[in-house]
Amino acid sequence: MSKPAYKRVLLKLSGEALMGDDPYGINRSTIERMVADVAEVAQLGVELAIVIGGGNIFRGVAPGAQGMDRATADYMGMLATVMNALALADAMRHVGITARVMSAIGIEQVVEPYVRPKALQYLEEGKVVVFAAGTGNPFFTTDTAAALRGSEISAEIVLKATKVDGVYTADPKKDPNATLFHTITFDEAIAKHLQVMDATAFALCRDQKLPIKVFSITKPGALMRVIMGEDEGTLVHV
Ligand SMILES: Nc1ncnc2c1ncn2[C@@H]1O[C@H](COP(=O)(O)OP(=O)(O)O)[C@@H](O)[C@H]1O
Ligand SMILES: O=c1ccn([C@@H]2O[C@H](COP(=O)(O)OP(=O)(O)O)[C@@H](O)[C@H]2O)c(=O)[nH]1
Repeated sequence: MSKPAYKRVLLKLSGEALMGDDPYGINRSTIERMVADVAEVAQLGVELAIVIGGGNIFRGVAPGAQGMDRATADYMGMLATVMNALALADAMRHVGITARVMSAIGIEQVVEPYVRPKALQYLEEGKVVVFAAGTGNPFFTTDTAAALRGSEISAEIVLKATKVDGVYTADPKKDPNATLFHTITFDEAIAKHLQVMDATAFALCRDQKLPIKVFSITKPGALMRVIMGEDEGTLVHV
């Protein structure tokens, strides 16, 4: 059997991907399917760190957050990612994977704080590390948290698992004529204002020479193909 293309990866899971077809929240069968995909990769011996988003929960409370102070709303968003991280780690435990959740904001009774050497130790021990609470700062996104943590743990690549199957010339949900890029440079993605990831995340990965692979989380087997270095999604590179 061929070998995985990577030894250590940072997987960014969009919070909204956890909703499945529900309007918000966590869809049980969706999270179980995702965890099954993750388990397959972990069983190959690939060191796996995950940054989870919060859009699925925050979307549910967003109407009440209207007119709210931006920083306060962002802290609510970060807390939403903590809930997702706990759900994800619990679902992993059910299939026999040891996961550790580390939070960027202090919430010690619930999850341990992010301590970089500790995260590296867990990865070396073969545990899956779930980074919660994004970067710990308002005005950032979990995509930027993925770029930051990916750089900190010296991941070989950031795998952005999302609702679309790659980077398009325009948002494929809005423009039916949008076409898929096989590869694209960071500078091109930033210059073209492609919204699939925010410019802060792109710029951080560019400066750290950390490539990103954008692929679909709903497409069966896509994560495994990405891990095996097969043709899947879009590679964003320097
Ligand atoms: N040029 C583009 N190529 C691909 N997707 C794009 C592009 N522009 C905007 N998008 C949108 O970006 C989304 C992916 O971002 P993601 O972070 O997973 O979603 P969100 O954070 O909004 O939950 C897709 O749902 C897609 O509709
Ligand atoms: O470093 C961070 C990461 C996240 N957030 C907040 O948490 C929310 C959820 O994260 P995100 O939208 O990136 O999740 P996803 O779209 O992947 O579900 C964001 O809208 C922000 O309000 C933040 O303030 N700082």
